[in-house]
Amino acid sequence: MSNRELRVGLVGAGLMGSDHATRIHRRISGASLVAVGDPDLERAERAAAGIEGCQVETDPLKVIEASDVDAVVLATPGRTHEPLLLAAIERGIPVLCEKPLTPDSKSSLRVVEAEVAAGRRLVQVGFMRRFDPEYAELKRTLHAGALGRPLLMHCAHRNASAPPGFTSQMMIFDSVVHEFDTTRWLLGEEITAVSVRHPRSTANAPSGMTDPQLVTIETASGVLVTVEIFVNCGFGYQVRCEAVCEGGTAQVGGDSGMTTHVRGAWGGSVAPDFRPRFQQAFDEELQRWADAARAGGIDGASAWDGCAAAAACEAGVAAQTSGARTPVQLVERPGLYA
Ligand SMILES: NC(=O)c1ccc[n+]([C@@H]2O[C@H](COP(=O)([O-])OP(=O)(O)OC[C@H]3O[C@@H](n4cnc5c(N)ncnc54)[C@H](O)[C@@H]3O)[C@@H](O)[C@H]2O)c1
Ligand SMILES: O[C@H]1[C@H](O)[C@@H](O)[C@H](O)[C@@H](O)[C@H]1O
Repeated sequence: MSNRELRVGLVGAGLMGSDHATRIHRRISGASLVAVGDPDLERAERAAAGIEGCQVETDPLKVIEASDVDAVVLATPGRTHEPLLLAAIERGIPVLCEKPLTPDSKSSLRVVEAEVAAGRRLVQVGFMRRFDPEYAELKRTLHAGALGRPLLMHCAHRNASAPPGFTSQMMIFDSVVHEFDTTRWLLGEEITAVSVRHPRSTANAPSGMTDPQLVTIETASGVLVTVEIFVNCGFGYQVRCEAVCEGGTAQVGGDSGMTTHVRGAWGGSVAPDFRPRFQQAFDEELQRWADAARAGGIDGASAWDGCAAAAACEAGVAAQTSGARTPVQLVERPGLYA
């Protein structure tokens, strides 16, 4: 397999899936898109348009089970991931699953158990910040040790507006799930407890949602991480993280790029959403996943990482309503992920 192109099937052709379709077809090497599955036929057809020989299905299982599909990219909503992941594991093919692995820890654990039973890592979770050059540099800097031990991290995660149907719980398991993963990945330790506080809400929040929310994450060694999650901030997409260490600080996600001076004002621009902000990270993620899949492995967050993030999300969702500091319940890490 390592000498020939990876034949990829895409399941879910919405915002993220169609972006990945273009990426597989045009921006990465060693892989081609051979099938797209979405219950919405028009979306599937649009994603496959112009790609010679790319078949279109309305039944996602037909893509996962197609004999000419070597690997799958899963870009359906998180609540639909479990059965699709289990089907890919059953068939023994690699799958890049968009975050979250699943929205709750019980279903995430079932995915981990299926992979453990299969005896090999097939699932990679699409935590793309791990491939962002700024985040990668922050990780290298923290691990090099010149700043001393990390004590605190301050994160801001802002979206211009939440899509219809987005709930308060999704602010945790669909959005803050990124900070749960980056915390574990940057610091190399588990999350032990989560608290959530609610400041005065923006009038732009739909009914039933208070927005923004302030999440506090505690880690095993006692680092505290604050996350402002604000999904209807109105002005654009902004993701920041500042690590405060014994000997200094390091920050990523600040304003950079071109600034202009025009009509008596100066300034730059803010990305409208995750696609331009993390394009380089997504490209790198897909390239490294495809290379690893051809070699029979994964190169990124594992199903275990997705499961640990889901356990933190579950504590976060409970903390949202109780107002209490909520410990994270995480099972022991299976040997497959040592
Ligand atoms: N990494 C990131 O920054 C990032 C950004 C956006 C979305 N995502 C993730 O990507 C996934 C998709 O999000 P989106 O914004 O593209 O959603 P979307 O609603 O735009 O698209 C989802 C698509 O999945 C299809 N679908 C629904 N159920 C299905 C099923 N059972 N089988 C096959 N297709 C099904 C829908 O018809 C739709 O076309 C989610 O897991 C989301 O969290 C990740
Ligand atoms: O699915 C999206 C995506 O993961 C974005 O990166 C995040 O900023 C949004 O909050 C989330 O809803």
